[in-house]
Amino acid sequence: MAASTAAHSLLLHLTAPRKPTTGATPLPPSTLRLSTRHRLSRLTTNCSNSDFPNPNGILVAPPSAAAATSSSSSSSSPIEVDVATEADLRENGFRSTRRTKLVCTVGPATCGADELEALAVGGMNVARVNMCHGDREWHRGVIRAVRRLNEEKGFAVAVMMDTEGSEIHMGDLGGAAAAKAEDGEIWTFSVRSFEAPPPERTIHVNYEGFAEDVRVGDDLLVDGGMARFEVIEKLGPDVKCLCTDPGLLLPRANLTFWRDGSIVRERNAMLPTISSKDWLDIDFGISEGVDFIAVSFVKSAEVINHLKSYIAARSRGGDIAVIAKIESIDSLKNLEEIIRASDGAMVARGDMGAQIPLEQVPSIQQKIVKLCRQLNKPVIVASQLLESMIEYPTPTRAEVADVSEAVRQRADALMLSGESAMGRYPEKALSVLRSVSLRIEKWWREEKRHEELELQDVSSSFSDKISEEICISAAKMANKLEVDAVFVYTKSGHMASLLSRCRPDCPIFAFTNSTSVRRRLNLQWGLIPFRLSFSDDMESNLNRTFSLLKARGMIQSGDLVIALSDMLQSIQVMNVP
Ligand SMILES: Nc1ncnc2c1ncn2[C@@H]1O[C@H](COP(=O)(O)OP(=O)(O)OP(=O)(O)O)[C@@H](O)[C@H]1O
Ligand SMILES: CC(=O)C(=O)O
Repeated sequence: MAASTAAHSLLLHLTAPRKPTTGATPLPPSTLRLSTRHRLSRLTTNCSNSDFPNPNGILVAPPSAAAATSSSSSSSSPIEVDVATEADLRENGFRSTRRTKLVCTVGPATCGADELEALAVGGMNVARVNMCHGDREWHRGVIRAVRRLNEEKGFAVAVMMDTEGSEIHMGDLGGAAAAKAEDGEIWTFSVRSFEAPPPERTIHVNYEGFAEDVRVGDDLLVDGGMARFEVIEKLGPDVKCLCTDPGLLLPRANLTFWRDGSIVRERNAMLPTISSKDWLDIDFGISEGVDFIAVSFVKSAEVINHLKSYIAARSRGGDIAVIAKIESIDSLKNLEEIIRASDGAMVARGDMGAQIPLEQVPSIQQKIVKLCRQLNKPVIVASQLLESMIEYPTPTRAEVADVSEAVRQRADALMLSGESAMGRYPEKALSVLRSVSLRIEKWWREEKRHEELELQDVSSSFSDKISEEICISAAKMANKLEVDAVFVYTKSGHMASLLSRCRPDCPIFAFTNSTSVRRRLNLQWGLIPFRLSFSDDMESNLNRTFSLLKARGMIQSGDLVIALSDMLQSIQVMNVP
């Protein structure tokens, strides 16, 4: 076997390091409660007062300078870290930075440059655009605005494009933001297209077979039960329905119909997962260079494999990650093969809750989060985390408990949907996710709740297996020695991802020389991704990164760190000189 070759040698340097002198910084409630606007001004003030020495004769840009730089100057900077992350490191001390990543859906409430910047400052790691809503020009504007923010202001926000998928949904409501259905009203659901706004109480349905498939007596659920109707009459393309549970109808809301207590999936179950419109959107996403494509209503691994080959053939290098949205009965049946085939998964609780009984959603969420971690795939918990904040400035206690549970399960990321897309308090909702994540993560560490999760082997090649074992050992060592951070030097991002999977107590500083790998790592638990041109000489990488981070006040002499590299497959424990 190849175990004896130089490429597979495992270096272990234990150099009698000193015990760490810095502990976790407590988080005063006032810090946790800072509004994003407040943080924005604090950040600017902090940055402009910072003094950044020049350790190597190279300009080390402070965040304020990064904020003012142009795209060309930022790409020539010797080290790039997200300015919001850097502010977080300074504010909380690096042991207490946030580990759970935050995804925000961008919609009419947040598509402006100022609003996007406020979200980035507030901790948005990934901006999601949902191709179900808006047109491509609108999405192009958002994607480019995020890129500009990264280039000009020093953020590393990744972009996720979410496909519409082929499931049944309502039309656009003729431009209205919402419509209210009251108890006892008769509404018409029609497969006819309407040029002008449809007649009053008439809703267009996107699925041609709808009028044929439903039967009188069926229940029609909007958005998994936000409103409910009973089918009372069929008139050609029109289906007359009686509202039995009043509620708000939002544009393009999902529709399911139920008969004798079960969801009806007749011909619509045969629709392709990726529709012809989705393929055009995917081409658009590739040409705009999005970082992730989330695929709606995945039924099998086949579609993921097909999409990955398609992307690889068209995106030169294929560095767009494919996220499988787990939201249908079929995706649950084929869960493991779908997750194995994907680069990550989303627990899409909105549509999932319309397809299976609601009481099953929490246990399924836990199962998916655990499986993703076993298989080393980042997982996002999505939908209705802070639904009440679409309208109100504070969350319900139950919502805070739900967010806490997802953080406690150690999901990689939490996602805002309507809260950030069209809610009244997007920044406040993001700050709630941020403060709850920080608090629960800290509680976890204080309680020393090292979980006993036995990680199964995930690697197929011997070389990957070595990386996997190094990461498992490094994480165990990090917890036992209570080190301040793990440094990982990774070209492809794979070793950083394997380390994130182990969920060590300390933060993980991940250095990569690729801008797109760095953005992708921004979705993964605990990783603080940096872009840095580095060499195969570990000693020189270590010295450079120590100097650069010390110069930025992110680490200090005496900090105890473990350093890993996927170039040499090495592991070292040392004090920062
Ligand atoms: N680009 C957009 N333009 C207009 N409204 C949007 C946009 N993106 C999101 N929204 C609004 O925010 C709500 C929540 O967003 P979200 O992306 O979760 O949509 P959704 O309709 O629930 O679809 P999905 O099931 O794919 O999540 C939407 O129902 C819509 O009202
Ligand atoms: C996010 C999404 O698509 C859902 O929860 O259904």
